Amino acid sequence: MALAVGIRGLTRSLLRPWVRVPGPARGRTEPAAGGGDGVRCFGSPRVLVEPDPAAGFAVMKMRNPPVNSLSLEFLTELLISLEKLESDKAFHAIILTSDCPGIFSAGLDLMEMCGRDPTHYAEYWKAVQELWLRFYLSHLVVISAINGVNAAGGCLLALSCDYRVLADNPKYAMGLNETLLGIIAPFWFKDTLVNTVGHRTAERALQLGLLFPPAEALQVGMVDKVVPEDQVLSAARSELAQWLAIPGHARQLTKSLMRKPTADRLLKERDADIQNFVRFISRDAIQKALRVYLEKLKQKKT
Ligand SMILES: CC/C=C\CC/C=C/CC(=O)SCCNC(=O)CCNC(=O)[C@H](O)C(C)(C)COP(=O)(O)OP(=O)(O)OC[C@H]1O[C@@H](n2cnc3c(N)ncnc32)[C@H](O)[C@@H]1OP(=O)(O)O
Repeated sequence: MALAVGIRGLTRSLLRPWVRVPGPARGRTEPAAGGGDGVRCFGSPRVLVEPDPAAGFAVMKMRNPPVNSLSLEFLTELLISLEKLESDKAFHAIILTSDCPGIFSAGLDLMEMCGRDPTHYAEYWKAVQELWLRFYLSHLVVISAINGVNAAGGCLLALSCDYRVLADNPKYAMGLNETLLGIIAPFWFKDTLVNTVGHRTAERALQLGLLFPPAEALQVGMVDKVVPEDQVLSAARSELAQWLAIPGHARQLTKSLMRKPTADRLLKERDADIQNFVRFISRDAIQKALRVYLEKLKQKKT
């Protein structure tokens, strides 16, 4: 099985960085995230970046409709956007949000984990690992403005940020609900949750596959602030001011001090974790459970 799948190679083959943004933003100048004028949005088909270099941050909008499921292409585009912002000294922070109404992210794309071959599973899992590592350890301040329901891998992405603002809508539950699908959150999903909400809350949440509505998410510390839906972005921006006022090197080193041991656990066992995932997801019983879950999602419409 080819485990040495390079995300950078994948990146190069998938898309040219900074393709023109399709859809409403294409080719026109939009007001920048922080209100500055004349700054051009950039991005890729599934990720729209609204930069405000004068204010030192960019808003990264996920737009992989209908539910921002984290397909291989989408993961790759998120990584490219992050890399681009990280390598530009004008940017110190990102606000991560969704462009899909009512949905932050439905988590990992079930179609990537169903009915595919082991090489694909390995490639996909490596990209999932990469996304977590890069967001979790980013030297930028990353704040998520969670404006919709946020399950499993999507929740992991938000938990990897430095601060979370959630829109106050009872439908916008978030959590690591893997057990409801008959699958298991890997140790680094678990560690990220434990680091955020503590061991006891994580233990209960993971076993029961709990999705927390806003008031409960706030109460257990899964999010830092709950605000009216129309204020999610402005609240994230206001919060950012406090983070950007701290000397950058001191904040970055402190972030690394807090997070590196957790990331190192995966870095040390990365290939074994991929092999474990491939073995697990390839099992007939797991494939069947995923198909049943997908079928249920489709049936709820009829
Ligand atoms: C050893 C380690 C082993 C394994 C670890 C694997 C870890 C996995 C972590 C994950 O992230 S697994 C994914 C978990 N996600 C979910 O459980 C969320 C599932 N989705 C939903 O609950 C709902 O779709 C929603 C609440 C997010 C949105 O509801 P609604 O607005 O009513 O949309 P629909 O349900 O009608 O969905 C529209 C469309 O999208 C498809 N879809 C939904 N979620 C996914 C997904 N995660 N991956 C792929 N596709 C998804 C859904 O089937 C619909 O498709 P149609 O073809 O019927 O339009």
